[in-house]
Amino acid sequence: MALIPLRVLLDHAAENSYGVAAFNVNNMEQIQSIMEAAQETDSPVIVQASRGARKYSQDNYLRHLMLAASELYPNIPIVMHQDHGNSPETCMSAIENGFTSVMMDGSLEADGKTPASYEYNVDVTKKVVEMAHAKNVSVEGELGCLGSLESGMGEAEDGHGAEGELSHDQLLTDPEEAERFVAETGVDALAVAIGTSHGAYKFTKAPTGDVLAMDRIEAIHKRLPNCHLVMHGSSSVPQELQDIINQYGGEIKQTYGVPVEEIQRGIKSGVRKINVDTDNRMAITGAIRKILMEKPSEFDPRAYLTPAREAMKKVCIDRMVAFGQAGQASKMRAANLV
Ligand SMILES: O=C(CO)COP(=O)(O)O
Ligand SMILES: O=C[C@H](O)COP(=O)(O)O
Ligand SMILES: [Zn+2]
Ligand SMILES: [Zn+2]
Repeated sequence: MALIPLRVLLDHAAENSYGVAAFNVNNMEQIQSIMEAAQETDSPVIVQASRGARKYSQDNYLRHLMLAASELYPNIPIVMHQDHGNSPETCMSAIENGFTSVMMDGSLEADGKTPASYEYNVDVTKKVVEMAHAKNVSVEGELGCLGSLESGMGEAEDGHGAEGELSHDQLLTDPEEAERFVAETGVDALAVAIGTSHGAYKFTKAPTGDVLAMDRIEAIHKRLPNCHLVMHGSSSVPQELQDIINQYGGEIKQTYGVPVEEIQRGIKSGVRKINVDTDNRMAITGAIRKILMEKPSEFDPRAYLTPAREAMKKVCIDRMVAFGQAGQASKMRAANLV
């Protein structure tokens, strides 16, 4: 099946009240994990690549890997999405490389670090919507900066994200502004800031409503009942994945992620796309550490990449079931959407 635009998938998700995980990829094994999980659970999927991922994997490899995925799994609707595009140029080059959806993250300036003005954000996002829609490609925008309501800091941890201290106003998307932003830009989906951040270190204890503002999602959904909302930084950072890494020589400090039940609450209030990268990274790392510690004489990459692929696949299946996308691929086909 040819890749489909994000909008088609999220419209179906809204009509049928489910959410869709958007998993980040950098290589063949990660794409294989997602596709096997999709096949086993009959799930439509969103595969996304950051700018760093595109640089690491190279656009030509990535394009052909996605083509292979669509050939191998003709029954699975697949969206190929640019994660955190920093400029219209980045989004355009993604479109030229076969992506069916792009994120123009105009909440930050093109350096990916400096919080941008509302006007700048509208300007670049609108530009991307115009050129993307002309090519049947969907657009995700972002309003508000990801970062911690616990520390008040932006999240430059993994090279993308606001640097330094941010005000509460910057860390929480304003519902009234969100309504204006969607009307002015015409985005297909909107990423909102509610206290989540990328990476493993999101919360120092199990999050409560003051640091993970799910009520903000509900307030935004009230104003924008027909807009597809996106949650970034939504790995759950399960204890067992922290433990396995540490058991086999890793050093992950105790940390807490976004509980799956909170995401399920969000899905009831318009959240349709849920970004998950860290959990898969941790699953892969734990599996590789285990093999290399247990079998120090091993040096065939397949010996550790096969269990790594399995470990990521398990995370993907868990999220696909929890978010409700499992079982929806055949329904999309039955509805002639793909
Ligand atoms: O938001 C993400 C990618 O855009 C990923 O978030 P995590 O780091 O929580 O997996
Ligand atoms: O934006 C965050 C995603 O987890 C991708 O991370 P990355 O930029 O290190 O590829
Ligand atoms: Zn962002
Ligand atoms: Zn993100």
